[in-house]
Amino acid sequence: MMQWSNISAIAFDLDGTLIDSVPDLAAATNATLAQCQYPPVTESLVLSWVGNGARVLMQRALSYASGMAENTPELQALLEKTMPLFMLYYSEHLHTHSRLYSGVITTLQKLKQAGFKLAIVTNKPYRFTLPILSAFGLDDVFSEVLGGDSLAKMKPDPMPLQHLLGQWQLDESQLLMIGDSKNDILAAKAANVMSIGLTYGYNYGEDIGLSHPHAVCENFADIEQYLLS
Ligand SMILES: O=C(O)COP(=O)(O)O
Ligand SMILES: [Mg+2]
Repeated sequence: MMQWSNISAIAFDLDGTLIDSVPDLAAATNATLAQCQYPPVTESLVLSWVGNGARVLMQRALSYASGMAENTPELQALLEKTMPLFMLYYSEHLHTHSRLYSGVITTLQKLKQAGFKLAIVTNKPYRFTLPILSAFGLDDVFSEVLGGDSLAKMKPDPMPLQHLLGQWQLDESQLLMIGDSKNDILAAKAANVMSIGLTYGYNYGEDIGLSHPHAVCENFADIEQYLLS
């Protein structure tokens, strides 16, 4: 039975949930576009492209800048050539302009203190995830960290959540996914676990409520009402 009191472990999305990372993702995108002689794009456009990992972000950016459709061989060839530039630039500027959303540290600490097992399940490449967590003082908070390339499939596939269920020997009713994107809610539904959608992050400009999570919160601290009482 799905109820809040059963929850003993929580999987958190990273981008748009714990940290506002779009300023650094936009800088890396624009540095890469500049190398191809394309003009820069706005942060709000980049925001609308985030959610399916670094490669899909650059695929969307290159398609926009070049006018080529995403699935053409020409665009794929350009993507192959430019991805290393994006990865290098971003790896060197992971947290120059990014910031934690308000309430994140305090609420995470309360949840950890209350005994919840906490994990990161992000579509961001794994190699970027640990340094970012560390830069924001979050390295001791999570006992599992899964990146978009940690397993064969990323969200919205249920694989990362199913991996956690197996790793922690949990029943589906014990795990909660919290995120800002429909990919988080779709992954939770496919894994048959509960979910909370946050309204302040990146969801392709769509209302997260349309994905029907079990609850919708406007602030990170608002998740406490379901978990701590
Ligand atoms: O990197 C992305 O595209 C999204 O990352 P997230 O899964 O942490 O929101
Ligand atoms: Mg997100």
